[in-house]
Formats: sequence, C-alpha cells, structure tokens
Amino acid sequence: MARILLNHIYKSYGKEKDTVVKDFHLQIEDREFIVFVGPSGCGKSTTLRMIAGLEDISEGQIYINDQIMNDLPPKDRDIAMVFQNYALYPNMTVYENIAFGLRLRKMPKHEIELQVHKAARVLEIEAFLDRKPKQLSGGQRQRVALGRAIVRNPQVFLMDEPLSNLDAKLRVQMRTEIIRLHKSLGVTTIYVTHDQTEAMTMGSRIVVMKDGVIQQVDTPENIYNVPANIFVAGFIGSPPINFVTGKIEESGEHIAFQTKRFSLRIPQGHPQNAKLKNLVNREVTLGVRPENVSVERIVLEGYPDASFRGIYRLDELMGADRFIYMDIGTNTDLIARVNPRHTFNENEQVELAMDMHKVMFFNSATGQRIESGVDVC
Ligand SMILES: Nc1ncnc2c1ncn2[C@@H]1O[C@H](COP(=O)(O)OP(=O)(O)OP(=O)(O)O)[C@@H](O)[C@H]1O
Repeated sequence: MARILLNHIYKSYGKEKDTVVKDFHLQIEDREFIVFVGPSGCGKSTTLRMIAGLEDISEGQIYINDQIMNDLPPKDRDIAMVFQNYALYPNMTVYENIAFGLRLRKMPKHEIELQVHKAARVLEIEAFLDRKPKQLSGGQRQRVALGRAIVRNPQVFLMDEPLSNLDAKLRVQMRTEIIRLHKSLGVTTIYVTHDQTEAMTMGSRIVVMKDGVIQQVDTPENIYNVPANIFVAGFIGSPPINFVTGKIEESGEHIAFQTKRFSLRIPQGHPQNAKLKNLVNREVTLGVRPENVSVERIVLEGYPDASFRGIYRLDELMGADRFIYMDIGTNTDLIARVNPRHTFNENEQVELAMDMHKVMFFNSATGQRIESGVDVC
C-alpha cells in the first residue's frame, strides 16, 4: 500500500543552477500505474531518481504514505527500481541475481528459494535459473531484472525505460507482461518512457512532460481527445495530429476560421462558435486528428463551407489503417485516415471535410487549448 505525493519538486544542477525539473506536483494513488512520458532530456529520469533517493531534491518534498522521504537513503525507501540496461551482476547466475537482495536482508535460505522460484514461475524464467546473464536474450535479462524487483516485495516499483533495449515484437510482449504483473501484484508503479505508444497502452494516468515542466496529467483517453496544449496534442498520436494556423473572423451570423486556402464557417449555436467568438482577429491553430478528416465530400448539415481541396501526395499503410498525405497549400501536409479500398492517383484533387465536433483550437501564441472562449491552463 503506497500513496506518493510529489510536492512542488524542483531539481537544479551545477554552478549555473540549471533547473531541469520545475514545480513538479503530483499525487499518486495506491496501486496506480503512472507513466511519465516526454522527449529526451525533459526530466523524467531525474524525477524518478529523486523518488528513488538516487538524486537530491533541490526544493519540495516527497512523501510516501505521509512519511517524508527527502533525507531517507534509497535502501530505506522500500522501493525497487528496474533500469533500461538491466543492471544484472554478470558473474552471478540468474538465481543468485534474483536472490541477491534477499540475502542482504538475511532472509532464511529456504524462504529465499521459495521467493526466487515463485518470481521465476510468474516470469517464466525457471528454466534459466542456472545461467549467467550473458547466456540470455535481452527479453530474458529484463525478466530477471523484474524478478529481482518483485522478490523484494516493495511498496513502490520505479521503472526507467525498461523495454527500450528490446526489439519491437518483444517490447509489445513485455509491455503486456508488465501490465499483467501490475494487475496481479497491485504495487504502485511509476514507469518512465519516451515512447507515446507505451505510455498510452500502459498508464492508468499519464504525466506528459516538456523542459522539466508537467504539461498535463490525465487518462490516456483525455490526453488524446482533450490535450491541454499544442505540445501534448502533437506529442501523442500516430500519425500525428494535423495543425493548421488561421485567423478568426466574424461574418454576419458566422464565425470563420480563415486560412489562405480555405474558410471554415461555424454558425451561431455550434459549440465551437462559442469557443472562438472572443478571439476575433486573433491567430489560432486548428488541430484535427487524421481519423476526423474525411476525403469524401460531405456537406455536413449547417456547414456548407466545412470542406476544402487538397492534392493527393502519398499513401501509408499502418496495420489495417491507411493514411493519405495531402498538400493543402500550408507548409505541412494534411493527413487523413481513409478506407483501405479507396485508391487515389498521383496529384489527384480531393475534397476534404473535417468533423467540426472533433476539431480542436489552440491559442497560437500561448499554445493552450481554447475551451469555452478561454485558454485551458
Ligand atoms: N548529473 C547531471 N548534471 C547536470 N545535468 C544533468 C545531470 N543529469 C541530468 N542532467 C540534465 O537534466 C536534464 C533532464 O535529464 P533526464 O535524464 O531527467 O531526462 P529524461 O527526460 O529522462 O531524458 P531521456 O529520455 O533522454 O532519458 C537533461 O537536460 C540532462 O542533461
């Protein structure tokens, strides 16, 4: 049972006091599986290492179950950490590697044997207990590292990119195993990755970070459907969300999103109209996911101008989905998910329409999503 509170944490390095984690504030509930995700260098590992006690905290407090951790050495925090490079002892067998922490704790020999076999059975590595790490594949080594963490029966698991040395297929397999393990053990887990798919499939909540600052903490669904800002919207989703910049104009009963190439007229009464009417004459960024762009001309009721033209450029097949890239005269292509049977000719002109209910708008200057006429902060 472990609730964790990260109370306005800061981390600065060096003489220049470069602040690499800024005002990180998060309450993690017991049994949660939280994922920290963000680009390289955004401060994910540093935050994790502060929780583990491997890094000092410059400002703020870390609590586990209301007990302050700041000055407690790592070994007294009852936390097990799994690293990307497995960190196994090369001269020890798999059995000895898993048993190592228990021996240090002076656990009786027969109890150690019981625990090691139990973990090995869960992780399906019983057949390898006598081998040395170098006689194992990457996936098997990572299972040993997980085994070593499990036997300690900690109150918290911290995992720092544990799957990034594995090939794509094994990564997917181990992803499922870690989720299964979490479900059966129910230990509060913090998992660091820069891989958005890993974050979206594993986390019950996701913390998106950029430049040491939390951008959003939310469920995978909300991160995808209601991103707080342009960064989150662009970081999550594959292929990525389409962004188009334009200006909000008022024309009679309508509000229009006006670009050089097309105009989207949004009538009064539509929820998007209410969001945008305070932004007349301002630049905004429209975001639309590929699955919400249609390439058949659909004249949506009440939105005669919600469609525009593009020129077909190329195709991309991703599993059962097919995406096409179209030139719409902006600096970037617009991507749409299409019916896999629909074929296009090179340079064919296509009619596009957006699902206006699914379109998002962002303040181009601040990057924040616009909700009910105000920016989301
Ligand atoms: N010991 C250190 N001294 C100075 N700067 C450091 C130190 N450790 C990390 N940093 C800096 O802190 C920032 C955050 O690093 P951190 O390793 O936490 O990022 P990350 O998000 O985990 O990145 P990655 O995905 O590449 O592992 C980086 O700019 C890094 O260069």
